[in-house]
Amino acid sequence: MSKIIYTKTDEAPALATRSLLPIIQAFVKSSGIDIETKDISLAARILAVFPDFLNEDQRVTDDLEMLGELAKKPEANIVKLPNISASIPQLKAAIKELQSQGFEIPNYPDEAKSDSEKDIKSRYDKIKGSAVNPVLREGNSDRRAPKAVKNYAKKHPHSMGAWSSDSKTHVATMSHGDFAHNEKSVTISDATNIKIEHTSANGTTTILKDSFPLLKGEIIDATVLSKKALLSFLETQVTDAKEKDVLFSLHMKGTMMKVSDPIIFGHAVKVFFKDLFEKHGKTFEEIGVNVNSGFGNVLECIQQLPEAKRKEIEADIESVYQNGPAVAMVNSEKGITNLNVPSDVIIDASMPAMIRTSGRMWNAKGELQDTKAVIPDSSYAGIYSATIDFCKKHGAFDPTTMGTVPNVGLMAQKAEEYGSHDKTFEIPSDGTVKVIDTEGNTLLQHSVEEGDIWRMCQAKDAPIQDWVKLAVTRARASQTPAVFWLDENRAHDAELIKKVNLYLKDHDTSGLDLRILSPIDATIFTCERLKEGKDTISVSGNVLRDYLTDLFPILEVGTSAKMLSIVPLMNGGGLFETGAGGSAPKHVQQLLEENHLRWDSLGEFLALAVSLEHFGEVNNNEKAKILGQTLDDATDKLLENQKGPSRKSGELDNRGSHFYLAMYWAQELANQTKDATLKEEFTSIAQKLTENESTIVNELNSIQGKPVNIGGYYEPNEALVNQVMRPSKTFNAILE
Ligand SMILES: NC(=O)C1=CN([C@@H]2O[C@H](COP(=O)(O)OP(=O)(O)OC[C@H]3O[C@@H](n4cnc5c(N)ncnc54)[C@H](OP(=O)(O)O)[C@@H]3O)[C@@H](O)[C@H]2O)C=CC1
Ligand SMILES: O=C(O)CCC(=O)C(=O)O
Ligand SMILES: [Mg+2]
Repeated sequence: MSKIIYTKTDEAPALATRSLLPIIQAFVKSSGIDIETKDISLAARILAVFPDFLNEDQRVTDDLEMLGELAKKPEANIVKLPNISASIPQLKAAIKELQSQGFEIPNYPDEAKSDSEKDIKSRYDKIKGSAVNPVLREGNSDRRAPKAVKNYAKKHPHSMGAWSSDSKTHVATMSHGDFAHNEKSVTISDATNIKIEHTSANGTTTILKDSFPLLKGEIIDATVLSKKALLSFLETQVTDAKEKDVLFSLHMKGTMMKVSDPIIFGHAVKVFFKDLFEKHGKTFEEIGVNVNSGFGNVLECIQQLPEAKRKEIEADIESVYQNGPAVAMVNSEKGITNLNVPSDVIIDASMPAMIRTSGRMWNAKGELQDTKAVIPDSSYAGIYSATIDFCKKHGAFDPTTMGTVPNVGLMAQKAEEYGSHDKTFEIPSDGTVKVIDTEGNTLLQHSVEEGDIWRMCQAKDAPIQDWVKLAVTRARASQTPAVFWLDENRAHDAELIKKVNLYLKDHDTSGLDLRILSPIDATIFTCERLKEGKDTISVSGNVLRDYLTDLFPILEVGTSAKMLSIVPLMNGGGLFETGAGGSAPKHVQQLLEENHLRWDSLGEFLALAVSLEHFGEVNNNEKAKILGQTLDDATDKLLENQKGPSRKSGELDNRGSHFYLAMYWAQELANQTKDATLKEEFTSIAQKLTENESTIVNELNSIQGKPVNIGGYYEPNEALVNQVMRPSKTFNAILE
């Protein structure tokens, strides 16, 4: 029987699920819709790969693997909430917590020496970083702000920092030696197998990756980031930040680019703290410092040193802060800087948040200050500099009048950079790296030096065809101009442009405004229209999909969590992601301290409505369609009446907004006339909810303001967390 899968994830979205899911289940129960949960939380993903370390009763199924298989089948209908893409510090914290709960899983071996350590490390490395989305995304991405959300933002605009032309904020990016400048690309004419080889200067050849298949029509590209060029770029930027008196901030995607970006992050930490590493490098090596996990790792490791030595190092750290440029802070109260953990500042969310705040970030004093945003690779940095230049020239965007920028993103089957992890290598010695096919032809080749980062990406033909089709479909359905963000001067994009031009011919494009512009030109074109209140679809590759679906939503509607985010799976199923926003760790902290959850579940409401409609279409279930439509109407009403969660304890929070959703949903079901049984069922429920509104809201708000215990962060105690998330007796009784 077909069903809807609702994912159990982590942090704020998972807390919200404990409150929302019982409501959903109660509402769909009578309509023959089965909703099943699958646990893809970081904790569950860890437990799933270590059955051999667990007691029989502690073992869990590998739900992610199961969902990955399901995503390839036509019956897939998955509501996917944001999950943690774990950096190493997060992974270690989760391991520690699980161990404390009696799960005897192994520690993460930083350096694996024995075979068994290597096995453990490789199991953990599959879990780290962005490990869920690439498995489930067997389709391209369709993200947009629903009309009701745009209208709400126009009526109730979020705060938007002013921009002035004398802002010192700017983007710093490499002008040579980076991935962008060294890229080479070819389209594969016939299916083949390839291997990746490194040959050192003295002639020794090492296989970096053994033979693997390529399909006909696949675009492959390879490139290398020069370590020397990177270090010299970073040094210049540290000096320049000091001279210009702006904050030094680094914006990477350490989670999705889980192999390359932590290495780059590590170099940035070492360059920023150059004097410290020159003086104490040897000690750091001895105590096992690994800066790819961030400067936080240094702070943690020095705790094991004798006090005198530790104090000496701490004084030297202080002197770097005194003599170097100011660094952007993640939490100035706690002294957590931008360089502490690679997962604290993630470029897709961090750059738009900065642009929304007048181009400023927090300094150590807790004040906002102009910033140098360091984005080493120049492939996509230009879209942020173009947006910043636009704001300097024209002032900040106005949410009450601005247009919207939906995105159609090439994403399926691990397309482009986000699928490159198994083909990314930190080069062991000077030499060459070659991509060689079965006939021995060298398809791509680079000269490399020790420490360079070399990587190869793939984009398969079928997903590209599907992406072009989706772009045309969206442009037609919304009668909106669509721009392919592709740069003819970039090797990979040049190959992609050929395919776009070819596959556009498969569709009726008459009357549509379709263009191909370089990312910088596309930014300018889109921003100009946006300012005038006009809409423009961005059709982009995978990385720009990620960047643009935070950039424009954050400017337009305050957060990407309010986006409708659909992944039409290539084999006919549907993956309905909830927004583009992540799991917001600070929301959990507020719940624990003040029993207030400010997570806005709007993304979940929107995703569930399309999931229900899809279910209705596929299974000929009229009730499901009605449930979907009425849920959308209820969401509109919720926005209209401003029943979203507030940020302040004591006021309506996530749980309260769920109550209102339930009340409006029941009212809409009671008012509709298409299905008499649903009407009858929900008339009495709507009445009970409406009558008890003030009692329930009071029960939900009066408990706030005190700390709560949920028995764990990554693996909270089910009973405790359910109690916390469902505190209204009256509401629970009606749902029963
Ligand atoms: N699809 C997925 O699974 C994704 C997962 N992630 C993961 O999430 C974690 C945190 O990522 P980060 O880059 O900090 O980005 P987040 O999107 O989690 O947070 C950015 C800010 O956006 C606001 N926000 C996001 N969602 C909501 C919501 N539903 N309701 C209210 N406010 C919201 C919050 O700001 P404020 O409270 O100030 O209003 C939040 O602090 C990482 O582990 C990351 O890898 C990130 C993106 C997508
Ligand atoms: O998978 C992740 O880590 C983040 C995904 C993301 O940011 C996105 O898809 O917008
Ligand atoms: Mg993103």
